[in-house]
Parts: sequence; structure tokens; C-alpha cells
Amino acid sequence: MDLNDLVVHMEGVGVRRGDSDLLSDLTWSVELDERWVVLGSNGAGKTTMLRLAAAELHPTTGEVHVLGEKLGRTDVFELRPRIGFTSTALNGRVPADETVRDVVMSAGYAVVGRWRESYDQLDVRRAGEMLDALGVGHLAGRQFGTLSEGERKRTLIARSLMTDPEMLLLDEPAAGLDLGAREDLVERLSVLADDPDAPAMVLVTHHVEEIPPEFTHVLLLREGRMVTAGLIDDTLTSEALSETFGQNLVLERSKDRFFARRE
Ligand SMILES: Nc1ncnc2c1ncn2[C@@H]1O[C@H](COP(=O)(O)OP(=O)(O)OP(=O)(O)O)[C@@H](O)[C@H]1O
Repeated sequence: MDLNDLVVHMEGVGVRRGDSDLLSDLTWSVELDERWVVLGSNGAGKTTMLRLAAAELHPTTGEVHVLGEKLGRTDVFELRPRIGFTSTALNGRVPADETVRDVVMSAGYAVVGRWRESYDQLDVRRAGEMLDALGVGHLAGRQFGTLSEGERKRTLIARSLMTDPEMLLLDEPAAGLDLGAREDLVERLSVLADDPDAPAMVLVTHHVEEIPPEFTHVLLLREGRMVTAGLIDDTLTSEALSETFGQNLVLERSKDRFFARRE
């Protein structure tokens, strides 16, 4: 396959910091219509992997291609607006008194070349559409600091979609949510994943319960190395999960959701 057709392509990638290998010999590709889940325990290297895909980090060894551009040979500042990236770290950087609408719209300010006035009107409309899609349109006028954790997460996902990215990267979007908020988010992400116009997606999580039904692929990571990767239906098994988390786990499937427990 032509590398230009791949949203992400990593070839023999390693990331080293001091004496530690955060990632080793990782080869992985994402196509435009794929929705990936990356699973692994604390410290497995999931966030490091996502930051490579977000063009926020360069590999120590190997090659990373993002949206057809090779990292190290491209201007990452031109690449980043084409990528939607949301993580808990971003949550803490948003000023509490900013309105929800502004939080979403400000993602678009990196997109230049439109006449200011029409730009604003278009942005207001698009921000509203993105918030509606995530079920938080009614909160557009509220201050971000007054939102619940689940509402904040959904606002930040709406923000990451604002620039119409070609790839959406979600780092533990359901962390810290209560059961209802988690279920709600999983459902929203499933609807988004099912939309043929939605960007390619990569979702990082520790929990199989958080895999949205419409996601297609899974990559399992342990101590910086890939355990296995492929279609969820073929790849996500009790054995693979046990190897990834280093304990005997039983994976159960109920309709289109997964559950795991120790044997
Ligand atoms: N700059 C650094 N120097 C040394 N070690 C680092 C550095 N950055 C990250 N690490 C280590 O690399 C490992 C992988 O980190 P990473 O954040 O990618 O893991 P993760 O799978 O996302 O973990 P978690 O699920 O806990 O968020 C961790 O052990 C972390 O402590």
C-alpha cells in the first residue's frame, strides 16, 4: 500500500529516554476508515505512541509517517491543525472562565486565510454543530470551569473536531467519569465511529469496558512493545489480554461490549 494512503505509519519505531526504552520496535499502520483502540497497563507506552501520531514527539529510531508526511522532514506546525488530539493534560490548560463555545472555537484559530467576519460566523455555527454532536450544545454559553468532568471531556472532543481533522486521537477520554457519564461517552464515540465522514480514530484506554462498539481494531501494548494488533473480533482474546496485563484474565463479550476480570 502507498504510504500516502495511510493516516499513520510507524516502522521499527523506538523512543528512548535516558536508559529506558519507552517504545521498542513498533510497526503499525492506521487507514482512513479504521477506528483503533490502544490497550495496555500503566506505563506501557500508550501516551508516548499517541504523541508520536500527534506529531508532538519524534522517534529515537525508526520512521513515523503522519498523514503522508515523514516526521523530521515536515513542518509539524502545518501538520498539527490536521490532527484532533484530546488528553487530560489539555483539560487543565483551559481557562475556567472561558465559555464552552470559545473553548471549541479557539481550536479553529490555527486555521488561517479566511476573512475575519465570515470566519467568526462560520466558526460559531461549526462550534455549535460539534457541541450538538457530542450532546453538550445546550452548554455553549456556560463557563468551562462550571462543567462536570463528563461535560468537559465531551467539550474537548468537540474542540478536537472543530478543525475537521483527518485523524482524531483520544487519550483516556473516559478516565475519571462516573458510570453514567462513561456510558454516555462510549455511546457518543460509537456514533461518531460509525459516521463514514468521521476522521480515522485512535483511542487509548486501560479498560476493555470503554471500547465503543463501532471501533474496528485493537493494539495491545506491554512495556513499550506490541503484544498483538489487528481486527478487534480476531485479536482481542482472554489470552492476548492476559499477556498484555501480566495476569490471568477472562474476557467476556455481551452483544457489542467487552468486560474483563481476573480468573
Ligand atoms: N521523559 C521521560 N523520561 C523517562 N521516562 C519517561 C519519560 N516520559 C515517560 N517516561 C516513562 O515511559 C513509560 C511510558 O509512559 P507513557 O505515558 O507512554 O505510558 P502510558 O501507557 O500512557 O501510561 P498510563 O496508562 O499510566 O498513562 C512510563 O514508565 C513513563 O514513566
